[in-house]
Amino acid sequence: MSKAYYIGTFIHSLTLTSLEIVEHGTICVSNGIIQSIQRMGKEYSESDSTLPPTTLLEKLGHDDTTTNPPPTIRVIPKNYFLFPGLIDTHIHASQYPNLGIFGKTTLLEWLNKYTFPLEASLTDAVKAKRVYTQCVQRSLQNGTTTAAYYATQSARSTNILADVLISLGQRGFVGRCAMDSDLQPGWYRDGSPESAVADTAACVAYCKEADESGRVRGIITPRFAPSCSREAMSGLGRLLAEGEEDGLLCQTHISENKGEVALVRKLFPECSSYAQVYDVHNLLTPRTVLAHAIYLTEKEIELVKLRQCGVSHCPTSNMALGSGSLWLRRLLDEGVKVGLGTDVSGGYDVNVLEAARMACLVSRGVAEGGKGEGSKISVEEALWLATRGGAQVLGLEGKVGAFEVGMVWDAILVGADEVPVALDCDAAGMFNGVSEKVKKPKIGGKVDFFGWESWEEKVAKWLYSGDDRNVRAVWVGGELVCQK
Ligand SMILES: Nc1nc2[nH]cnc2c(=O)[nH]1
Ligand SMILES: [Zn+2]
Repeated sequence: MSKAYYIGTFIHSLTLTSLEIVEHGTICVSNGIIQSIQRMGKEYSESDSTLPPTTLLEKLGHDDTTTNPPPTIRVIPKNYFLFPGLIDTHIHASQYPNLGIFGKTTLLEWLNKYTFPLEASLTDAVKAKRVYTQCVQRSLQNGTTTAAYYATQSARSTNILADVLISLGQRGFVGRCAMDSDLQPGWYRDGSPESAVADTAACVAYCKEADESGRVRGIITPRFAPSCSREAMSGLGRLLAEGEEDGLLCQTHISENKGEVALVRKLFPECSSYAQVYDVHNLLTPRTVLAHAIYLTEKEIELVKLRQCGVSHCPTSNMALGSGSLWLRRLLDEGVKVGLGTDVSGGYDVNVLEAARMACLVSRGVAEGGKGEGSKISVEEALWLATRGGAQVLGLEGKVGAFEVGMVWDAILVGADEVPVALDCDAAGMFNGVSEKVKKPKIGGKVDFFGWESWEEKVAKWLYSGDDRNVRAVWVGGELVCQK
């Protein structure tokens, strides 16, 4: 039995529009599960962290000195805070080497020119392992504790991604891209609808066997309607129904780009909408994650709501590929579950925080474009989407995304260093012979705290200019998986 105490400031979302900020808290984690939360700890000083663990615990009012082995204690320094791990509801690990490489292309050209060739090349197992390892490490370093991944069409390459996730300790869903349509290039497609379904089932089974803990799970992944035959989608719909008891999820893309929507209309004339194409194949369920959803009609939103699907909002990608601007407020007002996705490499950044700030910025464009002031997304809302919202979309509500007793310890330590008080210097701007110009911050990052900010202001500064350098530690299921 392992026990850990985290003593200091913690922050998480209470509701869509509010954060709870606890300055002097203590969270006790036992075997990876939050056992107790104390919100009014006695104040401590940083020097207390040098006290023997049992003495410190007693000083803070805990008499828990009997555990064997003794509990670990982590005192959170000034200007640092604990935050729930970020949740990426949509990312293509196989596209990671193409970050930033998209030119001026839009979706359909981008897929054929940059994306399919790279993904197809990952049948090379050595290359696949290198790409996936780098992607998952970067994702963890940026504070993502749970991610829903697309791998490639190859089952072998998909299983390598599962192995990488298991070995690096990130919680995640691993999807093999099912894509048997004649529209796919001959060198990158499933051989038949039957093999598309069988290979998907094999990948889901692989994860179940490789990771009994359920931290890494397979996910049914019809790439998008233009990539799939009707037979393949029906077969995947059957797999999804069979996996209901296991909580098996499904992910796909929908209504990302106007050309794509027109193509779907042409390919599936029997359906009245893009959403209906998935619905007739039983792919719209409460366990389905729909990425983008920019051009859904009122009727389609009704259907998505009725089926209780989640939406992955991917604003970084939507801007990079010129796909368009989602009217996020409408989905939130309708009560649709929404989380954030980086959509690497349509999106150019593996950091969910970039998607969160993009969600804020895009919402301002949407507001100015005619949808009104109320469409703007706040810092609190963006952080809710990055944590609790993502958890809802991935069926992990009540398990991750916040700090509550009984939830799993998926957390990050966020911090920035305070700008030092200016010291006297000579007329040439020299202090102790060292020019101010060459002085470097202690650890780095571009978030500067001056010491007068409120916690709300510190959080806003982190959201808008934080990056991986501000993520100083990452835990998944109570296990420390990244430390800087
Ligand atoms: N953004 C994005 N959209 C898609 N639609 C089908 N495949 C993809 C993909 O890989 N990325
Ligand atoms: Zn995508």
